[in-house]
Amino acid sequence: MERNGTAARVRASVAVPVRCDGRVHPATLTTFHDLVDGREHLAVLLGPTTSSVPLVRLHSECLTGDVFASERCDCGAQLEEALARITETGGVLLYLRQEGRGIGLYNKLDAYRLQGHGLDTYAANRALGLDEDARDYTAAAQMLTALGHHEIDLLTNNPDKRLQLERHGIRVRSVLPTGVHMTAHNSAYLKAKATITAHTLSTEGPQT
Ligand SMILES: Nc1nc2c(ncn2[C@@H]2O[C@H](COP(=O)(O)OP(=O)(O)OP(=O)(O)O)[C@@H](O)[C@H]2O)c(=O)[nH]1
Ligand SMILES: [Zn+2]
Repeated sequence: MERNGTAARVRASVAVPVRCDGRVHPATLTTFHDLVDGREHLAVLLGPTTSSVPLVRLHSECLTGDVFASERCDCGAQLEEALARITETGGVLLYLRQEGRGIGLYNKLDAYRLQGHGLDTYAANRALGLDEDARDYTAAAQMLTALGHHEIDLLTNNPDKRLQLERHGIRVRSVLPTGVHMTAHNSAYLKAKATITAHTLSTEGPQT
């Protein structure tokens, strides 16, 4: 697949039951050869396979939110929401090893400390000499192509995900917003996403 630089291949798939919305659902975990960044990204295939256009979520790893249910961000709630919606509709969650928007866990925690001194989430990255958002979705496009998905519906509020996927030859039929998962601890973070990086989330409107 030239437009993605290199072609990736499915390495292996394994069936795993996952708990979601209080019930257990069958899922398939798929691994890959030759992903462009050499990271161990994972595809989680869920729900019915009847639709030719799958619902896809690109989820960037967030150890604090995904595993420890940190309320500093919306990642844990978004992960749960995405798994539930994909289970219903049929599609794929790509679990991308892009902790801290690609700067890594330790750097993210350093950025949190700076945010404690008044910097927003993007300024804190810059103050550390790092990109505001270091994520590249080439590997995600490679994974979708290896799975045979050239056209998708994309679950996101982040316009950069659509742009990057389309640049790599994935047709995005529609973009579906995620819910707004606001807590007492993440409102400044969500507002920064909406105002600084044009995430299409309304921090005034209905919240979930
Ligand atoms: N550097 C940094 N990364 C963060 C911070 N809070 C969350 N993250 C990371 O941000 C990533 C999630 O990105 P978000 O900006 O929440 O959302 P998004 O993926 O851009 O957009 P959506 O698809 O709409 O969810 C995960 O990798 C988190 O670890 C922070 O304060 N600093
Ligand atoms: Zn998070």
